[in-house]
Amino acid sequence: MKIPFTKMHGLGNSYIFINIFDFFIEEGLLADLAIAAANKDIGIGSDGLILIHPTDKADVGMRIFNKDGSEGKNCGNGLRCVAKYAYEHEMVKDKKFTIETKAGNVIAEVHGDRNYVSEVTVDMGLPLLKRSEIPMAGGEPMEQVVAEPFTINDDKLEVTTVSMGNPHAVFFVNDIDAAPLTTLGPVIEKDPRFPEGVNVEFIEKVNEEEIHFRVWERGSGITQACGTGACAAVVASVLNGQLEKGKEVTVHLAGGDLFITWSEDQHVWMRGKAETTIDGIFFW
Ligand SMILES: N[C@@H](CCC[C@H](N)C(=O)O)C(=O)O
Repeated sequence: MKIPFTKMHGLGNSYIFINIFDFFIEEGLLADLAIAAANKDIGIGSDGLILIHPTDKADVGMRIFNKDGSEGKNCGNGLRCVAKYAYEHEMVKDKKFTIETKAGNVIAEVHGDRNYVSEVTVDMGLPLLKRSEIPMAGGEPMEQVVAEPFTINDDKLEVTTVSMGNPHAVFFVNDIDAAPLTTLGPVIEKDPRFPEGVNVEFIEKVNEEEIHFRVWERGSGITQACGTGACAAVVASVLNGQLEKGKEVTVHLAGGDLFITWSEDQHVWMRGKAETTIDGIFFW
């Protein structure tokens, strides 16, 4: 198969984008295609695959597949890239438009012009905070999980959980460079307390307006950035009394900065860059 693709990234969190408005791929091939395209040795190399698809529920639709072929329901960096792609390719009329995800619709606004969109703001909607909505086993299904004792191997941690349409387990650390990303990330991702797996974030508060952030993504491992994870980290920080609601927070990720606000009306706003790196044909 010869598959036209565009490689894009949000702060180094890279995906292979396939515009299926005018290209057909069988549903049963998608997981294998994601694995193959993400492979840096015999494919293109990325953190996963994103389909930009037609929908009657929004202006454009997005589906995201992780590096291991599993499908996620949401992707913050992917949304900014899809918004940039859709506007630059004149798939939408206005600078503000809707994108459908498996977790619901969001509203994106591009900054720039048809030749070059430099930044995108996305209203990521409401965070889901009940244990059953994460989902996380144990405890009271209707209650929030905030600084709950969480023992893993011999480590005694405290977890705060947030769903941005996809599940996040957030842990505060004193030194981001010493965060146990490679050791505990993969173990927590597959811990049975998270029946659908979980994205694992370690964060260090810098001051009232900044946090450091590192992520182990469900289905993809370490990535340079995670948009939904940055949103979850700010929400978790507010829930723990570390940051104030309604204030924009700069989240320092390995690949650059995102600007996140959990506003008083409960919506989470994300602003940040999106870049295109390659247009090509994938021989598969
Ligand atoms: N990189 C993404 C999240 C991608 C999906 C995630 N790994 C999951 O399985 O939920 C982002 O920028 O939000």
